[in-house]
Amino acid sequence: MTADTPLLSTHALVVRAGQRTLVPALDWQVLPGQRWALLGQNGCGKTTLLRTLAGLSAPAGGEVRLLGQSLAHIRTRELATHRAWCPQQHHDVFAMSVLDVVLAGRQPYAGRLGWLGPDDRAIAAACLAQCDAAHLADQDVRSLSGGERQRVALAAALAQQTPLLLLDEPTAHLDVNHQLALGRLLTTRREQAIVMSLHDVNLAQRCCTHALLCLQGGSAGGPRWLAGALHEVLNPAHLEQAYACHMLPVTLQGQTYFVPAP
Ligand SMILES: Nc1ncnc2c1ncn2[C@@H]1O[C@H](COP(=O)(O)OP(=O)(O)OP(=O)(O)O)[C@@H](O)[C@H]1O
Repeated sequence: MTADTPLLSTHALVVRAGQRTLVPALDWQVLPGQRWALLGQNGCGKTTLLRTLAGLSAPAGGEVRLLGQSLAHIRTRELATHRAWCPQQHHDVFAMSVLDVVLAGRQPYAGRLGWLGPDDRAIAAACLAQCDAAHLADQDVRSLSGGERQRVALAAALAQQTPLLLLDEPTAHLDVNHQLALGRLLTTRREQAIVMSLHDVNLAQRCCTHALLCLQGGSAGGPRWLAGALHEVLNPAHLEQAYACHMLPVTLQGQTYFVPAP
């Protein structure tokens, strides 16, 4: 690996679901410090692509590399020190305190007997505080509201302290104040790269540096993924091609936002 090796890269990556090709052949790179918004209409394949990038689903073709190494050759424990994965849904079956859920994010660093130390507890507590969830530490995770559970899941992903964060709709269930707080928190994590699926184009405008947008009507009528700096990708023409919806740019205090045309 050299200094300019991307943190994450895809090479002619093909992703399929059943008979459908969601990602035809994606060549793409993510560098440290970049924050990518994964955008596109419902069912276009954002979650499936993220799961493939996380190593949870095998590609139908091509390759994903993490720190220059093929995902297929990275062991699970090592993978957990390279990338954190925060899914869209959380299924809590057993009684567990919120703090223990976040401490699970420290397991890749546990000693041979699986024990975690005071440093791990301090990191978990700090991540809970960053996600405005410190007051929930002793609560049974099964009793949390949707937004509280989402913030705890984000804290667990942050506690993993990986160079890459993969977040599937991290603002789902969050009220507007917590959405903005999350956006601000993610922009402070300059040493990490972040790839997150979002439905809110304007949140992407606020907190991302780059976008990967799924356009409809590519070659042979299939999808085409457009990658680049945010200002290159997010414009009314591309958004219409992605969402079949006309969006108007509006500038407020020097920042451009997109609103659906009346
Ligand atoms: N095993 C499967 N067989 C057939 N189709 C599948 C299978 N798994 C997923 N799909 C389809 O693949 C598509 C992509 O799903 P995915 O969850 O990745 O979309 P998404 O872009 O994240 O959507 P949303 O914005 O609604 O969360 C969907 O149309 C889904 O129905």
